[in-house]
Amino acid sequence: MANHFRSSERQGDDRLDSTSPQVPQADAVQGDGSIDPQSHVDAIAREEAANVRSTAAHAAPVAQAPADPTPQAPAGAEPLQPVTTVTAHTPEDAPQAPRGEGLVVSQTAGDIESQPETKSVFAPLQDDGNRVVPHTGRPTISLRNATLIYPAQPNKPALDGVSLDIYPGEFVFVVGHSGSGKSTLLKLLTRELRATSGKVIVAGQDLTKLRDRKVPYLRRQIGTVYQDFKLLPDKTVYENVAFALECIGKPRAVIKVQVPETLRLVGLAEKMDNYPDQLSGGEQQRVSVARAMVNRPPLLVCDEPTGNLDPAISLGIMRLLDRINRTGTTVVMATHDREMVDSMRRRVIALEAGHVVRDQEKGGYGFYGAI
Ligand SMILES: Nc1ncnc2c1ncn2[C@@H]1O[C@H](COP(=O)(O)OP(=O)(O)OP(=O)(O)O)[C@@H](O)[C@H]1O
Repeated sequence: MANHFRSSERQGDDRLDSTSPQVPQADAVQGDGSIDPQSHVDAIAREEAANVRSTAAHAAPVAQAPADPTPQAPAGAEPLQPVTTVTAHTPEDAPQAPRGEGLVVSQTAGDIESQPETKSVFAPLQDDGNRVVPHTGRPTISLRNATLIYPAQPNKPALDGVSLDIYPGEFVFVVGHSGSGKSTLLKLLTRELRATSGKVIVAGQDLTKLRDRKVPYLRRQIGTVYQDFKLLPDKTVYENVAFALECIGKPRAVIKVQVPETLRLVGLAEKMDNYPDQLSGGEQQRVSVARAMVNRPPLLVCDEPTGNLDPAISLGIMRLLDRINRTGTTVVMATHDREMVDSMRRRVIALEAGHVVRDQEKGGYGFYGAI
């Protein structure tokens, strides 16, 4: 895909080598772009297992490898590279990752002690330097001249003629100043909003033509994670996640298997009977990620998922989303989190006043204010 640059945007330290050929670990993606549920669970479990081993080898005694009853990572898989694990006692203690050297884990001691089985979820994120998904086959998302005009602002489109393609297994950051149109773009993908003109195709369906009664079926294909978690306060962790499956009519037997499995993957198996107000912000966001992924959707749409979290906890959430992405789930995330974008070096789409002004593989954040 062509990169779009406008002279108005400063590139800063975004420029980098993007020559390494890449293959995503997307062994759970099926021919039609959907996720095979069992492969998806297996793939995350394999990622977990591979990472437990690498973390244990380099961070003992914080993380001990099991005797190795674990399955081997599949051919072509990308077990995470070992990096230094740092344990911080408060988020303030957490060391900052030096620019350009990837992220250093900064996890509170309390979290590690209370969640011993989940260390692999919080193992270091790093720029592995070679993750670019080939732009071939049918895109998961295709926008063609998509324009959205809010009735309250008829002369100022929130999105103006946006065209882009996002392919299965990509991890895409959407960045830009406040008001540039990021949330509006995400809302077009979930059909919270219908484009005023142009085409918005998600998972093969033209959402500009999709009948309202079919929208719930579309949403089964899309997990959503928001800044404010949106958990149901009177339901336990288990019930919050189970509710997502109940709403789409999953049998109780399936729910009983899938919910604990997903909570284990996000490191909350021990807290499934807690209520949201008994959890930290990071734990609440992990519940919300569990809820988003429990149905193994092929697409995760995240609107500032770390916006309410301190840097140490944000890292855990990003770690989790990165891990989910590596099993084949396409992730599109609007964010103001400069450090994260600069560290992960995934595809970056930058918006300015409703226009795409940059579309860059392995991009950096650029120069946008948070407010
Ligand atoms: N419901 C609405 N009615 C009218 N205008 C709106 C509405 N929602 C958003 N807008 C306008 O549309 C434009 C894009 O808003 P949007 O929320 O998509 O921006 P954003 O990039 O997500 O901002 P932020 O980073 O602050 O979340 C802004 O000018 C905003 O004022």
